[in-house]
Amino acid sequence: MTTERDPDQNDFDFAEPATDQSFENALEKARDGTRLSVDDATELLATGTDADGIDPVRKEAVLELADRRRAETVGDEVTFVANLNNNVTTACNTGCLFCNFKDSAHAFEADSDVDHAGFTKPPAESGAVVEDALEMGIYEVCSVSGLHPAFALNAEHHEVLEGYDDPASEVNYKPPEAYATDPGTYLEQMEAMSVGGVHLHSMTPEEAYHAKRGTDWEYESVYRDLADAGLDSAPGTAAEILVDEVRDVICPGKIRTDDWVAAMEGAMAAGLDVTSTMMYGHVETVEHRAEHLEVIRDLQDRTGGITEFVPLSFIHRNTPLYRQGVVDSGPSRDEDELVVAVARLFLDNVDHVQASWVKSGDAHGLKLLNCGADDFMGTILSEEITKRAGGEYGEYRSFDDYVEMITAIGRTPVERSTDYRTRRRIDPDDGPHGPRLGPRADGTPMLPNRTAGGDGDPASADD
Ligand SMILES: C[S@@+](CC[C@H](N)C(=O)[O-])C[C@H]1O[C@@H](n2cnc3c(N)ncnc32)[C@H](O)[C@@H]1O
Ligand SMILES: Nc1c(NC[C@H](O)[C@H](O)[C@H](O)CO)[nH]c(=O)[nH]c1=O
Ligand SMILES: N[C@@H](Cc1ccc(O)cc1)C(=O)O
Ligand code: SF4
Repeated sequence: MTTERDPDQNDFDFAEPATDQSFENALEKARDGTRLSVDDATELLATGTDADGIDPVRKEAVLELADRRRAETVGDEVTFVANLNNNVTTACNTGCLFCNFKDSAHAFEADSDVDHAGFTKPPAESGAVVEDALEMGIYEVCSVSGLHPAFALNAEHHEVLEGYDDPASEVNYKPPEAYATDPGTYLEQMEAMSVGGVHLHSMTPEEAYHAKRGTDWEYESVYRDLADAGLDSAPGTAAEILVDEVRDVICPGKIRTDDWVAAMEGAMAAGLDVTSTMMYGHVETVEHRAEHLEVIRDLQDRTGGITEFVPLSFIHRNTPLYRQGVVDSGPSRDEDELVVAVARLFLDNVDHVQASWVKSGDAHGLKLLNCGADDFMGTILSEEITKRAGGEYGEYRSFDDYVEMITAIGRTPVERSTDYRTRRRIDPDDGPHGPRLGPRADGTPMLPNRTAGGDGDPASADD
């Protein structure tokens, strides 16, 4: 990873971060537990906008306060979930410049001879993937996908979309017959994946938009239909940076900030929990990060339905943003640490902040647990988004890996449900360890002979 990037600088027409606040005052407010303003968060994220680069002494002061706040709010437990990622399709024409997960949907057409490394799983195949994982003891499936042009919510939605004069250009729609593999409808995918008592975590705001495109349906009613088909909670990705001038650069084809908020409110109005994310470390300034955090905090003030905040460190290597020379790197480790810490201090209404071994690796992921984070993601079994972007930390962590890592930093390993309401403290001495909260989980280790894919020995430091 790199440390040369200066978050105080930018090459775009964005205003240079500057505030009426001082770093010291912002730190004092964080120490008192006074609610922080966007200016305060900007100062803390930049370790002062008065000087270039990150000041190591000031950074340590912010991390220490955040770690203390974490201990006071959620204690010493480090949670994780026994889950599986099932991406349904990589076909997507949205064209986000930070993403190398997607493949152009044209390549998936029945008469195309374009080679591609992507996939589409019909509902039966998605269901089979979940069934297999249930046998291993998992209890959550996290499913996020490309916006396949043949996807529609249900048969009625197909009819509406077919009714347009030029569906491909007007509503990003082509009928399933045009493709080599039919992805089915969103409702069919939900029904297929919601089996055996698993918790289905799916349908990001961008996917919900796709599931209602070309109609005047409300997000709430779409999420209600999805929930009736088996959806339990929604991932708050597609957030990226919730400031439109940044979205105009990195994802001009995506919904705007207002629409993202409307989708999340719709999901919560339909009775679903949601998570929240921020993908940072590309073109945005520290001020944009602070503004993003305010969007999340305001939303949580109104709803209370956000279970966790998931900082997503931008993985740059294979992405258009890097290949086209728009950015030189992703965020530095210092920036990762400050984002976690300031999220903990600023989001006084969101209980849980996640550290990601997928994005940061084991060693730095553990460090982030000492900067304000209290959740360490999940077993996930397979991972495509970060891997395709050039991530190098593998796709799976076992319960034994988790127990070893979390006890190594003196914290308590806890298996949790997706909504954090059910928790099981794990006795480190009572190994080997496996999930017990799943409908078919009896404590048997999930994949006893497998080490973390691509990361070598999971117990060894990776940097
Ligand atoms: C790949 S999309 C899939 C779901 C859906 N297409 C959407 O955009 O919501 C899920 C999320 O992955 C994250 N992501 C994509 N590429 C990434 C990268 N190179 N580094 C870090 N996160 C990335 C983004 O936050 C994005 O919203
Ligand atoms: N699945 C990925 C996650 N996070 C999943 C978490 O386990 C999440 O907390 C859960 O799904 C809901 O509680 N994070 C990543 O960076 N990459 C993933 O693939
Ligand atoms: N972890 C996010 C979802 C997510 C999925 C895939 C990713 O690459 C990143 C994040 C959530 O639980 O809401
Ligand atoms: S982030 Fe999502 S919407 Fe954007 S290109 Fe990737 S898969 Fe498509």
